[in-house]
Amino acid sequence: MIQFMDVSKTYPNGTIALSNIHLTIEQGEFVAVIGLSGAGKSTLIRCINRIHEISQGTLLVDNVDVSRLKGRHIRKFRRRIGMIFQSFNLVTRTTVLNNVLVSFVPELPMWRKLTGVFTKLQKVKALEALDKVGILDKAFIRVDQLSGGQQQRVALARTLAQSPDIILADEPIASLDPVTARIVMDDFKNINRDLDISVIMNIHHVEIALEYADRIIGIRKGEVVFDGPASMVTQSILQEIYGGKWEAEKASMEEQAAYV
Ligand SMILES: Nc1ncnc2c1ncn2[C@@H]1O[C@H](COP(=O)(O)OP(=O)(O)OP(=O)(O)O)[C@@H](O)[C@H]1O
Repeated sequence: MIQFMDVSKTYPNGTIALSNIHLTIEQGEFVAVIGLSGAGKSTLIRCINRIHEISQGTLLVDNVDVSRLKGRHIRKFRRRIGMIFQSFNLVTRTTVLNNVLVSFVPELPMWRKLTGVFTKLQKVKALEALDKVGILDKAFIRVDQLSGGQQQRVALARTLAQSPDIILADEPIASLDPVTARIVMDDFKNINRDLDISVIMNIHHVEIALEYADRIIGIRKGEVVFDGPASMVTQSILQEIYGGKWEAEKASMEEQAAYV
């Protein structure tokens, strides 16, 4: 369970990115965070695994106060939280399998780190993770020979191999075409449902957010202006989240969808 208790975040330059956030996210939820560019979506997600430090309030993950973690405790804590980025963050000049095996590096003793020797069990786990996202057949192919969608699935497999409780996804489909975006979203949905892994995703595509997520959190200027089931999101709620800019956002999304 993730709990934001009166959490605020002000960046050193004085920008207030989050103001007095109160949220509880139960284990196994699929949450989409939506809002205009600059609303605070990335900041919200990145405070959970402490890429960003909160400035005020308390943030608990399974009753652990995230701000108090130090040293090896923070590294251990981060192992339970997978992170997926828009840009995949893969080593493209090596194989898919090697990229997934990287997730085990923090667990290896020093001699194995230096020699790059992974155990049989780790290799099996990596291959299972690739199977889960439907690209087992690509295991021995170099990453730079894969499409963007396939690369994002490698990133997802790498995260899965670390057996996380939570996956944070920061714009995971932003650089994918609409058809590929749906394939990747299907993977997120399957992982969430079958493995009971919480998914908290920051996403610009409202239509896809409403289709896949169970819960929508709408952020505007650092504040939560909507929090409820995707089925309750109406046009007027979207107006509230996006302000007067909703019509323009909608038009740009429709334009993107027309490329399919
Ligand atoms: N490292 C930083 N230093 C200073 N200000 C920042 C920093 N990162 C983000 N901000 C500011 O904090 C606010 C929230 O940014 P954030 O990236 O969380 O928004 P976002 O909703 O994720 O936007 P986008 O959809 O464009 O990624 C913005 O005003 C942004 O300019």
